[in-house]
Amino acid sequence: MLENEGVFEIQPKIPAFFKEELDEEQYESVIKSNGKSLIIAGPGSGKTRVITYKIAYLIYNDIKPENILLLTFTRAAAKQMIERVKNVTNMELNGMMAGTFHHFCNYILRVYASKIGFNNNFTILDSEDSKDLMKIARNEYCEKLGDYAKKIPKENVILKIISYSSNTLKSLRESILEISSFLIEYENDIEQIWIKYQELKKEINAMDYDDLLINTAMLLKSDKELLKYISKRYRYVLVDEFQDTNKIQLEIVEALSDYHKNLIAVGDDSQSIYSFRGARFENIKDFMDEKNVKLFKIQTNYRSTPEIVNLINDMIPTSSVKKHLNAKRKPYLKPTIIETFDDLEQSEAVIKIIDEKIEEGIEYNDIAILYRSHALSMSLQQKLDSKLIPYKLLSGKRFIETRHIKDILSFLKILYNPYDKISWIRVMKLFPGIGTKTAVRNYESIISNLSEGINILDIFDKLSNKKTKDIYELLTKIYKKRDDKPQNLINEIYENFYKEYSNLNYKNSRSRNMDIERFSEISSKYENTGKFLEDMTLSENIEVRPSDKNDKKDEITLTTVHGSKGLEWKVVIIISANPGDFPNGMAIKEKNLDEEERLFYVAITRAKDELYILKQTTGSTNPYLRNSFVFIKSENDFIKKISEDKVNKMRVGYL
Ligand SMILES: Nc1ncnc2c1ncn2[C@@H]1O[C@H](COP(=O)(O)OP(=O)(O)OP(=O)(O)O)[C@@H](O)[C@H]1O
Repeated sequence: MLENEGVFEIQPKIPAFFKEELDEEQYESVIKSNGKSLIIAGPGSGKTRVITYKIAYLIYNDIKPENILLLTFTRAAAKQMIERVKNVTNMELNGMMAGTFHHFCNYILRVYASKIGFNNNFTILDSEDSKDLMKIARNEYCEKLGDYAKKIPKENVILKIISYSSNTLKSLRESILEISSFLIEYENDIEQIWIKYQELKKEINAMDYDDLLINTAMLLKSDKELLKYISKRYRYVLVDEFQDTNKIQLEIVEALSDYHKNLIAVGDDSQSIYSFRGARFENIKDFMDEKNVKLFKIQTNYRSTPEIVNLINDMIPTSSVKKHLNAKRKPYLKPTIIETFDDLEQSEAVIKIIDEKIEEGIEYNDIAILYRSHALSMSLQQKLDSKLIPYKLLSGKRFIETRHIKDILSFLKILYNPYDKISWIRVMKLFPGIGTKTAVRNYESIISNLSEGINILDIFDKLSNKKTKDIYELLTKIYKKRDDKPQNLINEIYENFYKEYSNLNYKNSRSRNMDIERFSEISSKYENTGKFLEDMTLSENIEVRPSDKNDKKDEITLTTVHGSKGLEWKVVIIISANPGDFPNGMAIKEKNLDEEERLFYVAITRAKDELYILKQTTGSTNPYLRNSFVFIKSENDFIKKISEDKVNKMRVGYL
């Protein structure tokens, strides 16, 4: 197949079933998008279907899978799309690159890290590790500053600022002014600590999540040969959830499509909800304004009832690209707004809805409760507990960031990258009588011995004394097996040490031990520790339920709106839609309501059949803790913006 700047020169091959499977707008976007194209997809309009068919279309037109790059927001989304393409085309997609930006960047850096002063076996720091390392950087900087040091922002605050700066490509000064202006007097301190943090990462051969993006962008920018080589490979670059990309990600995709100039971005500007992480919803608008960009819109909503779609059209965020969704489904029920006095009554009302739905034959799995922040769900959680209603929290701590799993991972990390200071310290401190000081001293001895070329087993032997004997004995045992499958290593660590440690140290050791056993089971799919570590650190969420019990538990989902992105349920219940709760009080104060509108939009668009929105007449979930008066009087009540005819209204409780 000949190609000239993305346009097929001879008649493209289009399988007949494309016309049956796609609506007109979807069909146009699949067939005609090439060169630089932007597909604006309304909620529930079949974004996944369009990307799937676009890839299938490319394959049918003889573009090889290895010449296509698909970047998605989560790993699960990439997997799902690949599976669907396989189903549509009946072909294997060997060699096709599909994953998140972080995955892709990791893939590049594993080959080219040495060009920027790292070894290819660098460790990826997860957010907890980054915090630990930043703490070390901060302590080193603060050492001689006396009392002043106490005032310097803590490690997590510094991390938030520098991460914002990295992702938005804004200067440190600008970043502080935008997200924490009251800290501007510490600009120099933050800068110095940042420099230290960078040095430490180099020393221990580690990169944090942001580095994966920044270093890749830097590589592509600074090495023209490499840029040509890599971008020549990707004849088509497809980006999903384009509204949540940030400046650096935009730079990366522009670079990757530099050679063939086929960049196809799909997204919904109205659903951009990650500005706090540097996402630029303007990426869509800027892209639209570029010359020669083809624009497509898909606006038929297949997910929700016409009554819900009516409400969605009413609530399109103010600063969105113009759009109007068309409903496809049969009429059903209008969304319901329920007013209660306070959050206790709210919980009662939610339980009542749930009971009714279960009575009607709906499963718990089909029900979700959404809120702006986790704290708003606390009293409801208690109520669900007391009524024995099964539920799961979606946006809790990541499995691999729980203490016990991180401990096990740290053992593996030091086997893989012996310079990984954070993991060394973590491992050593698990042993009785070892504190940070001893751990650091041991780490330093190990590193200096390594630099003299001494074999690591001899180093363990040399450093072993009364206090550290147990550590080095265990490390020797597992080091000798370091080329085994990661599962063998995990079992070794668990059986020889961690099981006992867990039993002695955790109240809930039983469930933690089960987690570790599950973790070992997950690792059984891997032959190689390096690959296993990469996948674990880069996966958003790991299903921790044992795979042999393939009983999908029937339980309600509780999640923040952020956690609900891309998901859908038959019944969606949004709680605490009060000014101050949702929209969030801080956003009201800072007059930063655009993103709150988009969050509300994401929330209502998750519902397929029934939508309930609850609010309190007191104006805020907890009327006694907040100055609700200000909020009631404010203009920031989402409910007030909804036209009366679009919803049913109810008041329940003692009103
Ligand atoms: N042409 C079509 N005909 C019938 N059903 C369709 C069509 N296109 C999409 N759908 C269905 O619409 C539903 C929503 O599609 P999808 O999950 O891809 O939405 P989305 O655009 O990713 O939504 P969001 O951005 O809101 O998460 C799916 O169940 C999908 O099968």
